[in-house]
Amino acid sequence: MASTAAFLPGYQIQATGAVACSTTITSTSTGSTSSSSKSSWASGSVRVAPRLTAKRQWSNFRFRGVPRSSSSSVDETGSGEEMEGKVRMVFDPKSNNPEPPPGWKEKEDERIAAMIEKEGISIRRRPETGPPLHNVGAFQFKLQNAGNTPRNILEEIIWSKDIEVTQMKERTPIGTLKRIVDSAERARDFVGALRERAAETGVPGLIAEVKKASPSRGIIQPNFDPVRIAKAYEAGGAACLSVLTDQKYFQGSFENLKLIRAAGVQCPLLCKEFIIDAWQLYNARASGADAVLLIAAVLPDQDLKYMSRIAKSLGLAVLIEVHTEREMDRVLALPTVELVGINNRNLENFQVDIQNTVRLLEGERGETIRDRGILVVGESGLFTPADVEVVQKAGCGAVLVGESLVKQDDPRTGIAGLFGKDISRVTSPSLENDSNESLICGRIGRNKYRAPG
Ligand SMILES: O=C(O)c1ccccc1NCC(=O)[C@H](O)[C@H](O)COP(=O)(O)O
Repeated sequence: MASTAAFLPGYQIQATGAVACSTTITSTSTGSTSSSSKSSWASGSVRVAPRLTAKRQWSNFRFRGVPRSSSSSVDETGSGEEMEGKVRMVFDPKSNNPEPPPGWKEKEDERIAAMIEKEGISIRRRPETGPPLHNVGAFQFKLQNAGNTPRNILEEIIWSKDIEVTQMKERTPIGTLKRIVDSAERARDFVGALRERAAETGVPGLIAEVKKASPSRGIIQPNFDPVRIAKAYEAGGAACLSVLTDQKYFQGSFENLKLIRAAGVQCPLLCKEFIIDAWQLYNARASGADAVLLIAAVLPDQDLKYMSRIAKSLGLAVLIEVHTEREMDRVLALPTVELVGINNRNLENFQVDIQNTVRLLEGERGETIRDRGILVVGESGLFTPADVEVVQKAGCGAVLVGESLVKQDDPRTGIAGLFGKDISRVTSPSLENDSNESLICGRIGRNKYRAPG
Protein backbone atom coordinates (compact mmCIF):
# COMPACT_ATOMS: atom_id res chain seq x y z
CA MET A 1 0.00 0.00 0.00
CA ALA A 2 2.39 2.67 -1.16
CA SER A 3 1.20 6.22 -1.13
CA THR A 4 2.55 9.70 -1.34
CA ALA A 5 0.31 11.21 1.29
CA ALA A 6 1.93 13.45 3.84
CA PHE A 7 1.44 13.85 7.54
CA LEU A 8 -0.77 16.64 8.76
CA PRO A 9 0.67 18.06 11.96
CA GLY A 10 -1.78 17.85 14.80
CA TYR A 11 -3.77 14.98 13.37
CA GLN A 12 -3.94 11.33 14.15
CA ILE A 13 -5.44 8.47 12.30
CA GLN A 14 -8.44 6.55 13.43
CA ALA A 15 -9.19 3.18 12.01
CA THR A 16 -11.88 0.67 12.34
CA GLY A 17 -12.01 -2.70 10.69
CA ALA A 18 -11.78 -6.41 10.99
CA VAL A 19 -9.38 -9.13 10.10
CA ALA A 20 -10.32 -12.34 8.42
CA CYS A 21 -10.51 -14.14 11.70
CA SER A 22 -13.10 -11.53 12.64
CA THR A 23 -11.18 -9.84 15.41
CA THR A 24 -12.46 -6.33 15.54
CA ILE A 25 -9.84 -3.65 15.56
CA THR A 26 -10.90 -0.19 16.40
CA SER A 27 -8.54 2.59 17.13
CA THR A 28 -8.91 4.77 20.19
CA SER A 29 -6.61 7.50 19.05
CA THR A 30 -8.38 10.60 20.28
CA GLY A 31 -11.24 9.25 22.24
CA SER A 32 -13.71 10.85 19.91
CA THR A 33 -14.91 7.57 18.47
CA SER A 34 -16.73 4.93 20.35
CA SER A 35 -14.49 1.96 20.46
CA SER A 36 -15.29 -1.56 21.34
CA SER A 37 -11.71 -2.70 21.14
CA LYS A 38 -8.96 -2.91 23.71
CA SER A 39 -6.40 -2.18 21.01
CA SER A 40 -5.12 1.30 20.55
CA TRP A 41 -2.67 3.15 18.41
CA ALA A 42 0.58 4.01 20.03
CA SER A 43 0.27 7.71 20.55
CA GLY A 44 1.68 9.70 17.72
CA SER A 45 2.97 6.68 15.87
CA VAL A 46 0.36 6.56 13.16
CA ARG A 47 0.69 9.56 11.04
CA VAL A 48 -0.28 9.01 7.48
CA ALA A 49 -2.67 7.20 5.33
CA PRO A 50 -3.13 7.18 1.61
CA ARG A 51 -5.39 9.80 0.17
CA LEU A 52 -6.38 11.06 3.59
CA THR A 53 -7.21 14.63 4.24
CA ALA A 54 -8.03 16.43 7.43
CA LYS A 55 -11.68 16.30 6.53
CA ARG A 56 -13.51 13.83 8.63
CA GLN A 57 -14.19 11.39 5.92
CA TRP A 58 -13.56 7.73 6.07
CA SER A 59 -11.47 5.98 3.44
CA ASN A 60 -11.39 2.28 2.87
CA PHE A 61 -8.25 0.40 3.69
CA ARG A 62 -7.09 -3.10 3.19
CA PHE A 63 -3.93 -4.35 4.85
CA ARG A 64 -2.23 -7.58 5.30
CA GLY A 65 -1.47 -8.12 8.92
CA VAL A 66 0.46 -10.71 10.82
CA PRO A 67 0.54 -11.32 14.52
CA ARG A 68 2.99 -8.97 16.23
CA SER A 69 4.94 -11.88 17.55
CA SER A 70 5.91 -12.78 14.00
CA SER A 71 9.39 -11.65 13.08
CA SER A 72 8.53 -11.02 9.46
CA SER A 73 7.74 -7.50 8.39
CA VAL A 74 4.55 -6.96 6.51
CA ASP A 75 3.81 -5.25 3.30
CA GLU A 76 1.29 -5.56 0.56
CA THR A 77 3.06 -8.61 -0.76
CA GLY A 78 3.61 -10.15 2.65
CA SER A 79 1.71 -13.04 4.06
CA GLY A 80 -0.73 -12.81 6.88
CA GLU A 81 -4.35 -12.19 7.49
CA GLU A 82 -6.11 -9.52 5.62
CA MET A 83 -7.61 -6.59 7.42
CA GLU A 84 -10.22 -4.42 5.88
CA GLY A 85 -11.84 -1.38 7.26
CA LYS A 86 -12.05 2.33 7.26
CA VAL A 87 -9.56 4.90 8.24
CA ARG A 88 -9.77 8.64 8.70
CA MET A 89 -7.66 11.45 9.99
CA VAL A 90 -8.93 13.42 12.93
CA PHE A 91 -7.65 16.36 14.89
CA ASP A 92 -5.57 15.35 17.90
CA PRO A 93 -6.34 17.70 20.79
CA LYS A 94 -3.20 16.58 22.64
CA SER A 95 -1.02 17.87 19.86
CA ASN A 96 0.73 21.21 20.24
CA ASN A 97 -0.23 21.89 16.71
CA PRO A 98 -3.88 22.93 16.83
CA GLU A 99 -4.68 23.23 13.15
CA PRO A 100 -2.43 22.75 10.18
CA PRO A 101 -2.13 26.21 8.74
CA PRO A 102 -3.37 26.58 5.20
CA GLY A 103 -0.59 25.70 2.81
CA TRP A 104 1.45 23.92 5.52
CA LYS A 105 2.57 21.23 3.11
CA GLU A 106 3.96 23.77 0.65
CA LYS A 107 5.71 25.58 3.50
CA GLU A 108 7.21 22.37 4.78
CA ASP A 109 8.48 21.56 1.30
CA GLU A 110 9.97 25.04 1.09
CA ARG A 111 11.64 24.64 4.47
CA ILE A 112 13.30 21.39 3.38
CA ALA A 113 14.28 22.90 0.04
CA ALA A 114 15.82 25.87 1.88
CA MET A 115 17.85 23.57 4.11
CA ILE A 116 19.07 21.63 1.09
CA GLU A 117 19.82 24.90 -0.67
CA LYS A 118 21.69 26.39 2.29
CA GLU A 119 23.70 23.43 3.49
CA GLY A 120 23.10 20.75 0.90
CA ILE A 121 21.76 18.29 3.50
CA SER A 122 19.32 15.97 1.82
CA ILE A 123 19.57 13.11 4.31
CA ARG A 124 16.58 13.27 6.63
CA ARG A 125 17.39 12.39 10.22
CA ARG A 126 14.28 10.30 10.71
CA PRO A 127 11.07 9.47 8.83
CA GLU A 128 8.99 12.61 8.37
CA THR A 129 5.72 10.76 8.60
CA GLY A 130 6.36 8.35 11.41
CA PRO A 131 7.43 4.74 11.13
CA PRO A 132 5.82 2.56 8.48
CA LEU A 133 5.04 -0.35 10.79
CA HIS A 134 2.07 -0.10 13.08
CA ASN A 135 0.84 -2.39 15.76
CA VAL A 136 -2.85 -2.73 16.23
CA GLY A 137 -3.66 -5.07 19.04
CA ALA A 138 -2.27 -8.41 18.01
CA PHE A 139 -1.62 -7.29 14.47
CA GLN A 140 1.02 -5.32 12.67
CA PHE A 141 0.73 -3.60 9.32
CA LYS A 142 2.68 -1.30 7.12
CA LEU A 143 1.67 2.13 5.87
CA GLN A 144 4.31 3.19 3.43
CA ASN A 145 4.72 6.54 1.76
CA ALA A 146 7.37 8.94 0.53
CA GLY A 147 7.74 10.44 4.00
CA ASN A 148 8.69 7.20 5.68
CA THR A 149 10.55 5.44 2.88
CA PRO A 150 14.32 6.12 2.84
CA ARG A 151 15.45 7.70 -0.40
CA ASN A 152 18.82 5.94 -0.39
CA ILE A 153 21.02 3.60 1.62
CA LEU A 154 22.65 6.38 3.63
CA GLU A 155 19.25 7.66 4.71
CA GLU A 156 18.18 4.13 5.58
CA ILE A 157 21.29 3.66 7.73
CA ILE A 158 20.71 6.98 9.50
CA TRP A 159 17.09 6.18 10.30
CA SER A 160 18.06 2.81 11.64
CA LYS A 161 20.90 4.38 13.62
CA ASP A 162 18.51 6.86 15.19
CA ILE A 163 16.45 4.00 16.63
CA GLU A 164 19.53 2.02 17.62
CA VAL A 165 21.15 4.94 19.42
CA THR A 166 17.95 5.69 21.34
CA GLN A 167 17.93 2.11 22.60
CA MET A 168 21.66 2.10 23.36
CA LYS A 169 21.33 5.33 25.35
CA GLU A 170 18.65 3.73 27.48
CA ARG A 171 20.85 0.72 28.16
CA THR A 172 24.02 2.71 28.88
CA PRO A 173 23.43 6.24 30.13
CA ILE A 174 26.03 8.86 29.32
CA GLY A 175 27.07 9.06 32.99
CA THR A 176 28.29 5.46 32.80
CA LEU A 177 30.27 6.22 29.66
CA LYS A 178 31.76 9.35 31.22
CA ARG A 179 33.10 7.32 34.12
CA ILE A 180 34.76 4.87 31.71
CA VAL A 181 36.20 7.71 29.64
CA ASP A 182 37.56 9.46 32.72
CA SER A 183 39.58 6.45 33.73
CA ALA A 184 40.62 5.44 30.19
CA GLU A 185 44.16 5.68 28.82
CA ARG A 186 44.81 8.83 26.85
CA ALA A 187 43.87 8.70 23.18
CA ARG A 188 46.60 8.12 20.62
CA ASP A 189 47.57 10.82 18.16
CA PHE A 190 45.68 9.83 15.01
CA VAL A 191 46.73 12.75 12.81
CA GLY A 192 50.32 12.64 14.07
CA ALA A 193 50.60 8.95 13.21
CA LEU A 194 49.38 9.59 9.65
CA ARG A 195 51.80 12.45 9.07
CA GLU A 196 54.68 10.53 10.55
CA ARG A 197 54.16 7.40 8.48
CA ALA A 198 53.74 9.46 5.31
CA ALA A 199 57.05 11.16 6.01
CA GLU A 200 58.74 7.80 6.70
CA THR A 201 57.41 5.95 3.65
CA GLY A 202 56.96 8.62 0.99
CA VAL A 203 53.40 7.42 0.35
CA PRO A 204 50.17 8.68 1.98
CA GLY A 205 49.68 7.52 5.55
CA LEU A 206 47.45 4.45 5.48
CA ILE A 207 44.22 4.09 7.43
CA ALA A 208 43.50 0.40 6.88
CA GLU A 209 39.90 -0.59 7.36
CA VAL A 210 38.76 -3.60 9.39
CA LYS A 211 35.52 -4.35 7.58
CA LYS A 212 33.73 -7.63 7.09
CA ALA A 213 30.89 -6.51 4.84
CA SER A 214 29.27 -3.45 3.34
CA PRO A 215 25.97 -2.57 1.72
CA SER A 216 27.62 -2.13 -1.68
CA ARG A 217 29.82 -5.22 -1.63
CA GLY A 218 28.04 -7.68 0.66
CA ILE A 219 30.42 -10.00 2.51
CA ILE A 220 33.97 -8.95 1.66
CA GLN A 221 35.90 -11.27 3.98
CA PRO A 222 34.08 -14.46 5.07
CA ASN A 223 36.98 -15.56 7.32
CA PHE A 224 36.82 -12.37 9.29
CA ASP A 225 39.04 -12.23 12.37
CA PRO A 226 39.26 -8.57 13.36
CA VAL A 227 42.27 -8.94 15.66
CA ARG A 228 44.29 -10.99 13.16
CA ILE A 229 43.53 -8.47 10.43
CA ALA A 230 44.36 -5.49 12.65
CA LYS A 231 47.70 -6.98 13.68
CA ALA A 232 48.55 -7.77 10.07
CA TYR A 233 47.68 -4.22 9.01
CA GLU A 234 49.92 -2.79 11.70
CA ALA A 235 52.78 -5.07 10.75
CA GLY A 236 52.21 -4.26 7.08
CA GLY A 237 52.80 -0.57 7.73
CA ALA A 238 49.37 0.99 8.33
CA ALA A 239 49.58 4.23 10.29
CA CYS A 240 46.07 3.94 11.69
CA LEU A 241 43.14 1.55 11.54
CA SER A 242 39.48 2.17 10.80
CA VAL A 243 37.16 -0.25 12.57
CA LEU A 244 33.57 -0.60 11.40
CA THR A 245 31.30 -0.71 14.42
CA ASP A 246 27.93 -0.75 12.68
CA GLN A 247 26.43 -4.19 13.07
CA LYS A 248 23.37 -4.10 10.83
CA TYR A 249 24.91 -2.95 7.56
CA PHE A 250 28.61 -3.77 7.96
CA GLN A 251 28.62 -6.69 10.39
CA GLY A 252 30.95 -4.72 12.62
CA SER A 253 30.82 -4.14 16.37
CA PHE A 254 32.13 -2.13 19.27
CA GLU A 255 33.37 -5.43 20.61
CA ASN A 256 35.79 -5.58 17.66
CA LEU A 257 37.11 -2.14 18.55
CA LYS A 258 37.65 -3.20 22.15
CA LEU A 259 39.26 -6.51 21.15
CA ILE A 260 41.70 -4.81 18.81
CA ARG A 261 42.66 -2.28 21.45
CA ALA A 262 43.00 -5.00 24.09
CA ALA A 263 45.19 -7.09 21.76
CA GLY A 264 47.95 -4.52 22.06
CA VAL A 265 47.64 -2.92 18.63
CA GLN A 266 49.36 0.45 18.88
CA CYS A 267 48.00 2.09 15.73
CA PRO A 268 45.44 4.77 16.56
CA LEU A 269 41.89 3.57 15.89
CA LEU A 270 39.10 5.32 14.01
CA CYS A 271 35.61 4.35 15.14
CA LYS A 272 33.88 4.01 11.76
CA GLU A 273 30.31 4.72 12.77
CA PHE A 274 27.38 6.81 11.60
CA ILE A 275 27.40 9.49 14.27
CA ILE A 276 24.24 11.51 14.82
CA ASP A 277 24.30 11.99 18.57
CA ALA A 278 26.97 13.20 21.01
CA TRP A 279 26.36 10.08 23.12
CA GLN A 280 28.09 8.11 20.36
CA LEU A 281 31.27 10.14 20.83
CA TYR A 282 31.46 9.05 24.45
CA ASN A 283 30.66 5.50 23.46
CA ALA A 284 33.43 5.52 20.86
CA ARG A 285 35.99 6.85 23.32
CA ALA A 286 34.83 4.44 26.02
CA SER A 287 35.35 1.58 23.53
CA GLY A 288 38.95 2.54 22.86
CA ALA A 289 38.66 4.80 19.80
CA ASP A 290 41.16 7.57 19.13
CA ALA A 291 39.22 9.20 16.30
CA VAL A 292 35.67 9.47 15.00
CA LEU A 293 34.07 10.04 11.64
CA LEU A 294 31.55 12.82 11.05
CA ILE A 295 29.73 12.76 7.71
CA ALA A 296 28.96 16.19 6.25
CA ALA A 297 26.13 14.78 4.13
CA VAL A 298 24.35 13.81 7.34
CA LEU A 299 25.23 16.52 9.85
CA PRO A 300 24.31 20.19 9.48
CA ASP A 301 27.03 22.78 10.17
CA GLN A 302 25.90 23.33 13.75
CA ASP A 303 26.17 19.62 14.50
CA LEU A 304 29.57 19.37 12.86
CA LYS A 305 30.83 22.20 15.06
CA TYR A 306 29.22 20.91 18.23
CA MET A 307 30.28 17.30 17.73
CA SER A 308 33.83 18.32 16.79
CA ARG A 309 34.12 20.35 19.95
CA ILE A 310 32.92 17.51 22.17
CA ALA A 311 35.09 14.96 20.36
CA LYS A 312 38.16 17.11 20.86
CA SER A 313 37.35 17.59 24.54
CA LEU A 314 37.48 13.79 24.80
CA GLY A 315 40.84 13.66 23.04
CA LEU A 316 39.32 12.23 19.85
CA ALA A 317 40.57 13.33 16.44
CA VAL A 318 37.77 14.14 14.00
CA LEU A 319 37.72 12.99 10.40
CA ILE A 320 35.06 14.98 8.57
CA GLU A 321 33.96 13.22 5.43
CA VAL A 322 32.77 15.02 2.30
CA HIS A 323 31.76 13.85 -1.13
CA THR A 324 30.80 17.04 -2.98
CA GLU A 325 32.29 20.47 -3.58
CA ARG A 326 29.51 21.97 -1.56
CA GLU A 327 30.21 19.76 1.44
CA MET A 328 33.88 20.63 1.16
CA ASP A 329 33.03 24.36 1.19
CA ARG A 330 30.87 23.91 4.27
CA VAL A 331 33.66 22.10 6.05
CA LEU A 332 36.27 24.67 5.06
CA ALA A 333 34.01 27.34 6.54
CA LEU A 334 34.25 25.67 9.96
CA PRO A 335 36.72 27.33 12.30
CA THR A 336 38.94 24.38 13.15
CA VAL A 337 39.41 21.49 10.80
CA GLU A 338 42.41 19.26 10.91
CA LEU A 339 41.43 16.22 8.92
CA VAL A 340 39.10 15.99 5.91
CA GLY A 341 38.21 12.79 4.09
CA ILE A 342 37.05 12.87 0.50
CA ASN A 343 34.90 9.85 -0.15
CA ASN A 344 35.12 8.66 -3.74
CA ARG A 345 32.04 6.57 -3.12
CA ASN A 346 28.70 8.27 -3.52
CA LEU A 347 26.89 6.88 -0.49
CA GLU A 348 23.53 7.51 -2.09
CA ASN A 349 24.09 5.30 -5.13
CA PHE A 350 27.40 3.45 -4.45
CA GLN A 351 29.16 4.80 -7.52
CA VAL A 352 32.91 5.06 -7.02
CA ASP A 353 35.10 7.52 -8.90
CA ILE A 354 38.58 8.36 -7.66
CA GLN A 355 38.57 11.48 -9.82
CA ASN A 356 36.22 12.89 -7.22
CA THR A 357 39.20 13.49 -4.95
CA VAL A 358 41.00 15.26 -7.78
CA ARG A 359 37.98 17.48 -8.51
CA LEU A 360 37.53 18.52 -4.90
CA LEU A 361 41.17 19.46 -4.48
CA GLU A 362 41.47 21.54 -7.62
CA GLY A 363 41.92 25.30 -7.66
CA GLU A 364 41.09 27.53 -4.74
CA ARG A 365 39.86 24.76 -2.49
CA GLY A 366 43.15 22.93 -2.82
CA GLU A 367 45.04 26.13 -2.05
CA THR A 368 42.99 26.85 1.04
CA ILE A 369 43.55 23.32 2.27
CA ARG A 370 47.30 23.56 1.74
CA ASP A 371 47.48 27.02 3.34
CA ARG A 372 45.62 25.83 6.40
CA GLY A 373 47.69 22.67 6.71
CA ILE A 374 44.61 20.43 6.61
CA LEU A 375 45.44 16.77 6.12
CA VAL A 376 43.31 15.23 3.37
CA VAL A 377 42.36 11.56 3.31
CA GLY A 378 41.43 9.94 -0.02
CA GLU A 379 38.71 7.39 0.76
CA SER A 380 37.24 4.39 -1.10
CA GLY A 381 37.91 2.63 -4.35
CA LEU A 382 41.70 2.52 -4.07
CA PHE A 383 43.13 -0.74 -5.40
CA THR A 384 46.42 -0.11 -7.18
CA PRO A 385 49.61 1.96 -6.88
CA ALA A 386 48.28 4.03 -9.79
CA ASP A 387 45.10 4.82 -7.80
CA VAL A 388 47.17 5.88 -4.81
CA GLU A 389 49.34 8.03 -7.03
CA VAL A 390 46.27 9.82 -8.41
CA VAL A 391 45.05 10.90 -4.97
CA GLN A 392 48.54 11.60 -3.66
CA LYS A 393 49.25 13.92 -6.59
CA ALA A 394 45.89 15.59 -6.00
CA GLY A 395 47.00 16.47 -2.48
CA CYS A 396 46.10 13.59 -0.18
CA GLY A 397 48.51 12.97 2.68
CA ALA A 398 46.55 9.91 3.74
CA VAL A 399 44.31 7.21 2.29
CA LEU A 400 41.53 5.13 3.79
CA VAL A 401 41.38 1.68 2.25
CA GLY A 402 39.06 -1.21 3.02
CA GLU A 403 38.03 -3.69 0.38
CA SER A 404 41.28 -4.07 -1.54
CA LEU A 405 43.14 -5.00 1.67
CA VAL A 406 40.59 -6.83 3.76
CA LYS A 407 39.68 -9.30 1.05
CA GLN A 408 43.29 -10.56 0.87
CA ASP A 409 44.20 -13.66 2.81
CA ASP A 410 47.34 -11.85 3.92
CA PRO A 411 46.56 -8.16 4.38
CA ARG A 412 50.28 -7.39 4.71
CA THR A 413 50.88 -8.52 1.15
CA GLY A 414 47.81 -6.51 0.24
CA ILE A 415 49.40 -3.32 1.60
CA ALA A 416 52.60 -3.87 -0.37
CA GLY A 417 50.50 -4.49 -3.48
CA LEU A 418 48.48 -1.33 -2.93
CA PHE A 419 51.53 0.92 -2.71
CA GLY A 420 53.73 -1.03 -5.11
CA LYS A 421 56.37 -1.34 -2.42
CA ASP A 422 56.92 -2.77 1.02
CA ILE A 423 56.13 -0.25 3.71
CA SER A 424 55.97 -2.78 6.51
CA ARG A 425 57.36 -2.01 9.91
CA VAL A 426 60.49 -3.71 11.07
CA THR A 427 58.80 -3.37 14.39
CA SER A 428 55.33 -4.52 15.26
CA PRO A 429 54.38 -4.36 18.90
CA SER A 430 51.16 -6.28 18.61
CA LEU A 431 52.92 -9.23 16.99
CA GLU A 432 55.81 -9.25 19.44
CA ASN A 433 54.32 -11.92 21.65
CA ASP A 434 52.73 -14.00 18.92
CA SER A 435 54.81 -17.14 18.77
CA ASN A 436 53.31 -18.12 15.43
CA GLU A 437 54.34 -14.89 13.73
CA SER A 438 57.76 -14.78 12.14
CA LEU A 439 58.19 -11.00 12.02
CA ILE A 440 61.37 -9.54 13.36
CA CYS A 441 60.06 -7.20 15.99
CA GLY A 442 61.59 -4.20 17.56
CA ARG A 443 59.23 -1.84 19.24
CA ILE A 444 57.20 1.26 18.56
CA GLY A 445 57.79 3.46 21.61
CA ARG A 446 54.74 3.08 23.82
CA ASN A 447 54.15 6.81 23.95
CA LYS A 448 54.85 7.49 20.33
CA TYR A 449 51.20 7.65 19.40
CA ARG A 450 49.83 9.49 22.41
CA ALA A 451 47.58 12.41 21.48
CA PRO A 452 49.13 15.79 22.24
CA GLY A 453 47.84 17.64 25.29
O1 LIG B 1 30.78 0.88 1.27
C1 LIG B 1 29.54 0.97 1.32
O2 LIG B 1 28.79 0.20 0.75
C2 LIG B 1 28.92 2.06 2.13
C3 LIG B 1 27.55 2.23 2.09
C4 LIG B 1 26.95 3.23 2.85
C5 LIG B 1 27.70 4.04 3.66
C6 LIG B 1 29.09 3.86 3.70
C7 LIG B 1 29.68 2.89 2.96
N1 LIG B 1 31.04 2.67 3.00
C8 LIG B 1 31.93 3.38 3.81
C9 LIG B 1 33.13 3.67 3.02
O3 LIG B 1 33.09 4.65 2.34
C10 LIG B 1 34.24 2.67 2.97
O4 LIG B 1 34.10 1.72 3.95
C11 LIG B 1 35.64 3.23 3.06
O5 LIG B 1 35.81 4.46 2.50
C12 LIG B 1 36.61 2.23 2.41
O6 LIG B 1 36.24 2.01 1.08
P1 LIG B 1 36.81 0.81 0.21
O7 LIG B 1 38.29 0.88 0.22
O8 LIG B 1 36.27 1.00 -1.16
O9 LIG B 1 36.33 -0.45 0.85
